[in-house]
Amino acid sequence: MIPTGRHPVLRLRDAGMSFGDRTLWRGLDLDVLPGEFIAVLGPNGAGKTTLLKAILGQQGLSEGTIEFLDQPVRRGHRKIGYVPQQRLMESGTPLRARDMIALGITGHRFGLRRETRDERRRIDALVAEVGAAPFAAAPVATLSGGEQQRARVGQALASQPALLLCDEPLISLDLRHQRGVTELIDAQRRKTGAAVVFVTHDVNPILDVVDRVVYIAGGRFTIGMPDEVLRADVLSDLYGTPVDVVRTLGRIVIVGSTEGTSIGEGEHDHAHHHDSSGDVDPEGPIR
Ligand SMILES: Nc1ncnc2c1ncn2[C@@H]1O[C@H](COP(=O)(O)OP(=O)(O)OP(=O)(O)O)[C@@H](O)[C@H]1O
Repeated sequence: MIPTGRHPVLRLRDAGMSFGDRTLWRGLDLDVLPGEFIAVLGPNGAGKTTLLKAILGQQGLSEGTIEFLDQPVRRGHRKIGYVPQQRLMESGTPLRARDMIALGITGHRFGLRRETRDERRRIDALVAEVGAAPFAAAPVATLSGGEQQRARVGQALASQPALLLCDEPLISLDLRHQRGVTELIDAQRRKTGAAVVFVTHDVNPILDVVDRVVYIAGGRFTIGMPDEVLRADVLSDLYGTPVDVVRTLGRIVIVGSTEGTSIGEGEHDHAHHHDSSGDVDPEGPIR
């Protein structure tokens, strides 16, 4: 459910992003409310990550404005948490799961001095919160992808963010860990009121928790509730080519056709287009 009558955490007005003569998106108006869960969907290269970078103040807009807590966005805002893509840590990395979470609280001071008692208490609470207690003392390189992602979520939550930006945090996780990490993020936004902007190429793992979808494709976008956006007519219009939205076994699969030929599984050329369920990738057919 979309919360109403509350002041937006994030406000985009007429926001546009172009590189040379290529427009990723423009005319983007979006108010993200406290506690709201927004999914950003779209094919490879649509501009999803670039949207997060713009919100993080790392990439200037070509036009328009972005405000976070009523101020123009800037780099390094403590009240924006960021959960990156799952990537396995190199073996030999001495960092323990608890250290990784602690970095969110002690920041650059890590390793230079002992934690204060208050910091230790807050870190322990976070470790428990994200379910990392059983592996808190283990080097992160020895943990599973799902365990590492829990630690990354813990780090991102350390500053009690008003906005949590997630960039494909479920990639390469199996279904159980996808669910675990999704439930963790969902529980946090309900408890703390943090808004979530979640970039993903596959909406299925988060379908139950999403309030609204921003679907970007071919320099255009559409925004609405999942049932309003994830429809054949809406996406065909957005892509400018016939697209079908197939609901099967509780999943949504988006299939397009190129030059009249249906493209299905096995056509994917992008590493993160292989989801662990083995289903046809929602975005794979559409380039
Ligand atoms: N600073 C930049 N200068 C020029 N082009 C850029 C810059 N940043 C991003 N792009 C281009 O913008 C496009 C969108 O990139 P982005 O990473 O936002 O896509 P995405 O939707 O996240 O894709 P994927 O699903 O593949 O991760 C890409 O073609 C990329 O090369």
